[in-house]
Amino acid sequence: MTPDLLEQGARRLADRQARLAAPGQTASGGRAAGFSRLATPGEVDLAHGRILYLEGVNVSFDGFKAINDLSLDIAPGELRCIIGPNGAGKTTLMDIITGKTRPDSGTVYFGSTIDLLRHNEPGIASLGIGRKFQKPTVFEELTVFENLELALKTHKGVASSLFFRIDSAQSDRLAETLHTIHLAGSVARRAGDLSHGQKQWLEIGMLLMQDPKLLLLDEPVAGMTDEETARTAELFLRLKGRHSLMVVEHDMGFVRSIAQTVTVLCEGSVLAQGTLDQVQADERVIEVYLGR
Ligand SMILES: Nc1ncnc2c1ncn2[C@@H]1O[C@H](COP(=O)(O)OP(=O)(O)OP(=O)(O)O)[C@@H](O)[C@H]1O
Repeated sequence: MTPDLLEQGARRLADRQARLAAPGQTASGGRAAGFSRLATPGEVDLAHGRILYLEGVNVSFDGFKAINDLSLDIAPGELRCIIGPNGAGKTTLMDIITGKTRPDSGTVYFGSTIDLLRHNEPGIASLGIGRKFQKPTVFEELTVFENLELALKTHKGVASSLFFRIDSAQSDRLAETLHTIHLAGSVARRAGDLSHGQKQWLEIGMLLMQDPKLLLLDEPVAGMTDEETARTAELFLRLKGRHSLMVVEHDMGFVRSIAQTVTVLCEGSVLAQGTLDQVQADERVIEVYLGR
């Protein structure tokens, strides 16, 4: 795609945003359109108000219980923070959701109808669950634009990528994503020349090109400057609502700036849940953090 097309995409996006700015209008056709909508095969069924649902999940490694009767659910559009001491099971929880680790027992559902334990890792990714690991893994030799374009192609599959051409809806999404991840002014920059924070945003952008319903983010602000951390908080707050986010983070300042509900994991189970102030005042939470 050429910069011309990108500009056209940006213009279409601005037009669309102006149209949606009218009171009562939303991209889905307004509130009334939500009624009498039929479930479509392949869509996540959110009728029960949960995009992710785990119940009674157990995982042992050589007899050691890393996840212990864990139950947890996340609402559509929610931004959930997961905190907990080292070894609490936070990464293992993400590994279970993405199909990297199989639990010994328990239930893991995406929406009301998709049993994630029946799907493998690539299958789960294609259902709309994107994961960002701690270390950025962008293609350093490619430009910001090429990285995002590649993410679109990869999403389409190897065979179709041979004949891949970006259509206007995709160019709109690319322009919108560049704006969302604060990299609209760096389209032609080599990804390897970006700062650590910008690389993290680019990788989040690559996930967004695949239009995930649920995003899992593992320590997204580790190694970022204070300014990058603040801009990442802004980015996540913009993403919530349209996407559901599960953020594992040790940086409590960052958690405070984005959190609605915070879940505290300890020894593979939920120890406490509530606002950050509520969990920080919880004696059991204080004990596990200060007891180390
Ligand atoms: N593949 C594995 N084999 C053996 N033990 C494992 C394996 N993966 C995780 N564990 C153990 O399970 C427990 C939970 O680990 P996990 O990485 O999920 O914790 P965490 O909360 O993400 O910790 P951290 O904050 O340090 O990243 C730890 O005691 C860890 O050593």
